[in-house]
Amino acid sequence: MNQTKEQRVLQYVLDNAVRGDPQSVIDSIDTYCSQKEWAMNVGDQKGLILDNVVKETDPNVLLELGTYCGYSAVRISRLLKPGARFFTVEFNPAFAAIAKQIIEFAGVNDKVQIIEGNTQDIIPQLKKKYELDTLDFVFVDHWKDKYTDDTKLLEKCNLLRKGSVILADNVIVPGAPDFLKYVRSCGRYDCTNYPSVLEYMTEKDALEKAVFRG
Ligand SMILES: O=C(NC/C=C/[C@H]1O[C@@H](n2cnc3c(NCCO)ncnc32)[C@H](O)[C@@H]1O)c1cc(-c2ccc(F)cc2)cc(O)c1O
Ligand SMILES: [Mg+2]
Repeated sequence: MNQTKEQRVLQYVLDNAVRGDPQSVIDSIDTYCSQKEWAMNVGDQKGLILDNVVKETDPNVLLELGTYCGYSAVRISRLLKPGARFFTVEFNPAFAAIAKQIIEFAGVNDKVQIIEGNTQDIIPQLKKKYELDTLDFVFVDHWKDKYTDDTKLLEKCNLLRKGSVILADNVIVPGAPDFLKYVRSCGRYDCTNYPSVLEYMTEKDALEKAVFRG
């Protein structure tokens, strides 16, 4: 049975990274995806911006929309303090299975919980089923045309409080124009754009930070 690209990424991590060392897992994925096969991980340049925003936010409760292989889940959870709770949502079972193995290999599985399902079903369950109040940090990196719907759903479910940080990948490539328009013009967010480059390439991309005003 032919392997998928995501299975090859996992295999490369298992063969080249150091078990329990999140940085070596991140470096292995970046090496594989820059030298062998491109994949849609946030990558090492935008990853440094992600690191800095997580550090400045110092979050206790986090959510990620779109786990994929778990690269950003490992990247984020390696920075979290003991007791922090990080939920990442993925509806493709094959990707969720890969991410689970990468997260476990990195040794961060005690910090992050993969929730298999559609963000539109999971977000309304977070308060009751996952016993959380509000979110300190949300990383948005799933289908680009769903960023706005899910941001509005987070608001509707009272999961945002004054100061909650939403950080969105790919606001230039592939682009999330309606999301940018919404957060920049609805009056409920303070927005900051972080120019960078598309993962493993040279074309321009950017992250957008939208801080909820409450
Ligand atoms: O398309 C990109 N990302 C999508 C990620 C999707 C992941 O998230 C999962 N997912 C999606 N919607 C939902 C959902 N709910 C939403 C539906 O209700 N609920 C749960 N999980 C969901 C998928 O199963 C995947 O695991 C991208 C492209 C380029 C790119 C740039 C340049 C190019 F030339 C080509 C590609 C660069 C990037 O950094 C990118 O992130
Ligand atoms: Mg992305």
